[in-house]
Amino acid sequence: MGMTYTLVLLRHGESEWNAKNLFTGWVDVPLSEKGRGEATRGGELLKEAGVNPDVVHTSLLRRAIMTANLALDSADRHWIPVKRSWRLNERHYGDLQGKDKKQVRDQYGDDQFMLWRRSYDVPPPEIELGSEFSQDADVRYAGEPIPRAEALAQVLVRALPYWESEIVPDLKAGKTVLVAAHGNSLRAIVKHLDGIDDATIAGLNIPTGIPLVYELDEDFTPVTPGGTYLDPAAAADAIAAVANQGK
Ligand SMILES: O=C(O)[C@@H](CO)OP(=O)(O)O
Repeated sequence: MGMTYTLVLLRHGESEWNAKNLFTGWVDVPLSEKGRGEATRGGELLKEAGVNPDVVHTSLLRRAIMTANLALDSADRHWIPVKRSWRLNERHYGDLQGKDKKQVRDQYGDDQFMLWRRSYDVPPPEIELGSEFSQDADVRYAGEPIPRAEALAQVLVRALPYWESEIVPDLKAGKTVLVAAHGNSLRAIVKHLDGIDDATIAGLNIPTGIPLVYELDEDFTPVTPGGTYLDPAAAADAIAAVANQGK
């Protein structure tokens, strides 16, 4: 086999709102103590596997930024260059941001809850500008076309230009690229890489803090479809936990 590219996707460790079962989206909540431990462990897994990132891309949210910092510190790769973009942010959860997942499920029913959480193209209701959990006045997004709610389809539309213009060139330069981001922004990248159809992507969940390594061929097709989790047993348990949230 010829040259392959190495991409590592890392969902942030558990956040305080993951622990409380609240819809988070663009709300900038910190990692929980457990989440910080997961991030550190993620870096150890990278080191043990001999996967050494040369550059890291993160969102503008502290749970992804802190996860990258902690993982790279424990991997002894804390010194590598970093690039950040709102285009890697979590899916904007609209008016659901700050709401309890179980309460929303009880109020709207299982079907609507799952459409909002996992359908490809049904966005949640839009957030009201100026409301408590809106980001419209946040200086980090000044001048950017930021959303008021997103379905996964819209995440792909805003994440793919960043993938093409910033991440692909790093991979083509032979760098091992770490992307530290979020459950739904990483689902968008995985959908693109693995060519997952709009219906099937609903069933795909990404666990917190476990590096997912993709070897990509010259055409950026995954050598192993779905990539490889560095701790497959822990990943399987954590995937089931994400799928069952709100129950
Ligand atoms: O609340 C969120 O922003 C996301 C990720 O934590 O949740 P879900 O898995 O329900 O899409």
